[in-house]
Amino acid sequence: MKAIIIGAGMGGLSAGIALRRIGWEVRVYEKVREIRPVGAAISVWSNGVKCLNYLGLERQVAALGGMMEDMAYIDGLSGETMCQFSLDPLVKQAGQRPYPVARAELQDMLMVEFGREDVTLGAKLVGLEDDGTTVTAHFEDGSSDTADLLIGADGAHSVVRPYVLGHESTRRYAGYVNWNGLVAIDESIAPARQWTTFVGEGKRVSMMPVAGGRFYFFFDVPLPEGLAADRAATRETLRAAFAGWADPVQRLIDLIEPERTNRVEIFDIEPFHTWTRGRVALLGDAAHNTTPDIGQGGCAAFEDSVALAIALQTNTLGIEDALKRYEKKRTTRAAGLVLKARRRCEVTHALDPAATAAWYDELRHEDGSRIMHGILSSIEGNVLD
Ligand SMILES: Cc1cc2nc3c(=O)[nH]c(=O)nc-3n(C[C@H](O)[C@H](O)[C@H](O)COP(=O)(O)OP(=O)(O)OC[C@H]3O[C@@H](n4cnc5c(N)ncnc54)[C@H](O)[C@@H]3O)c2cc1C
Ligand SMILES: NC(=O)C1=CN([C@@H]2O[C@H](COP(=O)(O)OP(=O)(O)OC[C@H]3O[C@@H](n4cnc5c(N)ncnc54)[C@H](O)[C@@H]3O)[C@@H](O)[C@H]2O)C=CC1
Ligand SMILES: O=c1[nH]c(=O)c2[nH]c(=O)[nH]c2[nH]1
Repeated sequence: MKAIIIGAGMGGLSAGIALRRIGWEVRVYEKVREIRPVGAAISVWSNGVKCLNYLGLERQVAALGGMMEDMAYIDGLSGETMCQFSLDPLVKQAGQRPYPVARAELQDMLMVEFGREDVTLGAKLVGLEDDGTTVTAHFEDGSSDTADLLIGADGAHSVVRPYVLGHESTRRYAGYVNWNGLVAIDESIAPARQWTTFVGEGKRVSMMPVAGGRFYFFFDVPLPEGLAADRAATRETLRAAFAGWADPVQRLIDLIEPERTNRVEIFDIEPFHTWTRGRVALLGDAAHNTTPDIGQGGCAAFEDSVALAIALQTNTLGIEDALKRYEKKRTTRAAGLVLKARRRCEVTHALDPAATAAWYDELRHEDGSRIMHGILSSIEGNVLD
């Protein structure tokens, strides 16, 4: 059996690895000529790590992962600690440590495991047809390829999605801008083994450790969509947004490298439950585009890959049938994560200022159990529980 996968992001490559492991021939097509991940790092929560372990990457992901032992919220303006606690109970309950990892390193790990020689770069999908027995992908340069199955892992702006759904989807602006990057750990800003988040005014400054003595940092600021952005002025923009905030936040702004700091407007897509059509299936952000507010978008892509391989391996009534079973297994779970992230986004970013003030108050009375329960409620229900 042969599969064509469109997109060499974390969804497409993990799906490629998963299908290879069940004996499929796989070819990945990627539109860009050089892969440069958007964003500096991601947190791979326990459910995502379990999927990578299942794909044979246990040692590799552990080597890339930061040691995130504790978690703390700090009042961004006063610098006062609102809550601080060990994440050990979460690790014990989940059965696996979570790993914040640098994106370029995660991408490279997946590419090496899948095999660069089986990825065609500079191949943009422009059309496809399914004749009921095979599916053919057509690329912008006039080339084509035919297989038993095609997976659209082509991200938030998927071209496979309208084929599967029968209509275009609208991306919904979530109301905030996220700046992110990597800096060397500086313990005068935050402890090396802690996920530290400064909150106030509906804004957020957060740092998580990744391997190599670095923090993944992100700044969230509620802003209108479509503002002009000047990368060279990133530091000044952040200084203005966080004027009056505590010293560690100012020191972090001093440390960032504007040329290597990403600025991302955050969107999601209303969940939908049709992920397959005939021999074509969606996977990753093409199927469920979420805000990053619970750190689950990439983890859900890994879950999709494992679920898809299990469906294809264990069902013998044909590909269409196996894809429908994959769809049934995944859409409700993924929709729950998208909507949970949206709810957290609204509270974190002060869409309703009273709800955000109540959350800040809750954080001041938190012993960690409620937050860990909240994080675990996203981890649990995954394909490998
Ligand atoms: C600020 C931010 C922070 C995040 N933090 C986290 C986190 O902490 N934890 C987490 O789990 N997730 C996180 N996410 C989500 C995560 O980044 C995504 O869910 C993940 O990258 C999706 O992977 P994907 O492979 O589905 O899509 P993508 O990574 O977008 O890959 C799609 C690929 O398809 C290619 N492509 C597109 N169209 C075509 C075409 N026509 N032909 C050929 N190729 C094509 C693209 O070039 C791209 O390489 C975050 C997202 C953002 C924006
Ligand atoms: N959980 C659900 O499926 C639904 C919840 N609600 C309502 O939403 C409210 C909150 O729901 P809960 O699930 O109990 O709490 P929650 O999970 O949304 O939040 C509890 C605490 O955990 C923190 N938290 C949650 N996920 C996190 C993450 N990934 N990273 C960092 N911190 C995280 C939050 O900041 C908060 O302090 C409740 O009033 C509930 O009734 C409504 C519909 C469904
Ligand atoms: O940009 C992010 N925002 C979050 O709220 C979050 N949570 C998480 O685990 N990772 C990330 N990344």
